[in-house]
Amino acid sequence: MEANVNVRDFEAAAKAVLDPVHFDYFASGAQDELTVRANEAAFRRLALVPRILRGHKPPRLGRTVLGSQASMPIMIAPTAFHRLAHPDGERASVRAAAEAGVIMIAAMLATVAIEDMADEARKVAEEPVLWFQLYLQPDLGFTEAIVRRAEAAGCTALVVTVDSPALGRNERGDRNDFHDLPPGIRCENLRESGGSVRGVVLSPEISWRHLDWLRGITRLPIVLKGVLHPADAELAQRRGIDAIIVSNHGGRQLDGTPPAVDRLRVIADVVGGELPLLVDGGIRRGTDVVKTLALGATAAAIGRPVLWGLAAGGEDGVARVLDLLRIELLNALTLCGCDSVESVPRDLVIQGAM
Ligand SMILES: Cc1cc2nc3c(=O)[nH]c(=O)nc-3n(C[C@H](O)[C@H](O)[C@H](O)COP(=O)(O)O)c2cc1C
Ligand SMILES: CC(C)CC(=O)C(=O)O
Repeated sequence: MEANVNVRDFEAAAKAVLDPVHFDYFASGAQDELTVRANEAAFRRLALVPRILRGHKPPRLGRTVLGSQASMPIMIAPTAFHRLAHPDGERASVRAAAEAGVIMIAAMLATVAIEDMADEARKVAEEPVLWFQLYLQPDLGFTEAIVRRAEAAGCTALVVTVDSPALGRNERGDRNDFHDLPPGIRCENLRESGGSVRGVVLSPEISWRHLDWLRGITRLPIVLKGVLHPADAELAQRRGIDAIIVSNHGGRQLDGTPPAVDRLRVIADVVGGELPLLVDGGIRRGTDVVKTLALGATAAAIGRPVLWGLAAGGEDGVARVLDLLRIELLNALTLCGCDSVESVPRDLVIQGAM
């Protein structure tokens, strides 16, 4: 594990150990994967302009996100099927997150039940922070039951994925004929309905009305994941949504959507300061995180890097990925002349290709 000195090394290590079909599932995006590549490329078009001689102590990385205390402004984005990466699956990732004081968003399509994830997290931390990601199902009875499970397990926010009125067209998956989970692995949050991923409905009929309904049945903060248009961010704010995640689902839904970090800037101009903004997509470096903070994010989330760490080394692999990003973030903030994650100025970032 120590031989991997950055997130990219973990990608290579994951590729070396994973079944190529499963590696493809994690790595791939929709159609031509334009957006997958654009997410990362966008960070290369943002340059950091550090300040000098600021005479401060080492930067403080802690951040409060929706009332939850996090050790750093890096969160774990919800990703499905961790047991495809490692036999311990989400048990390993949630332990690494809890140990590191990192907020983890558990996927509805997890291969370990949310109750078991919460138990696992509490073995290593007193107050682990676990949020729950939801695909709103047209069957509201089913949706309510799963919300109750998340609440009972101690999740402190609901993350509703809103960029999925249909499943994106994944051609690597089609070529590999990867459409269901192997025997012995199932979606443990869906076990009442058989645990098959085919039971999940991604419906274009889901609308703001469903969000109003959700608001009415739970007191948990509601986060919308997958917002790219500033008008939707404004609607979310008016509807009493508690935070949004600016995201194009890691390029896995609509190919041709713009890089998430570019939309962060646009959305921050409209609702920044009023609605907490999170972002995910293409974050691979501590410097990437600093760029998102400068552009108005409260925190940034990582998807694939966690899966790479998990594949390469289970809990230790995820722990190392989080640790590397923490070290990089600390180093980047110090070099930028910032004394905390709260004090990253907007003018730290300029447009500039490299
Ligand atoms: C393998 C994989 C599975 C994912 N599963 C989900 C999911 O079940 N629900 C969801 O809202 N987002 C899901 N996502 C999207 C992530 O939450 C996140 O938006 C994306 O991975 C961020 O980009 P990054 O991988 O470049 O960090 C998934 C992403 C990947 C790579
Ligand atoms: C099975 C999918 C709906 C899970 C997902 O969101 C993804 O793979 O991006």
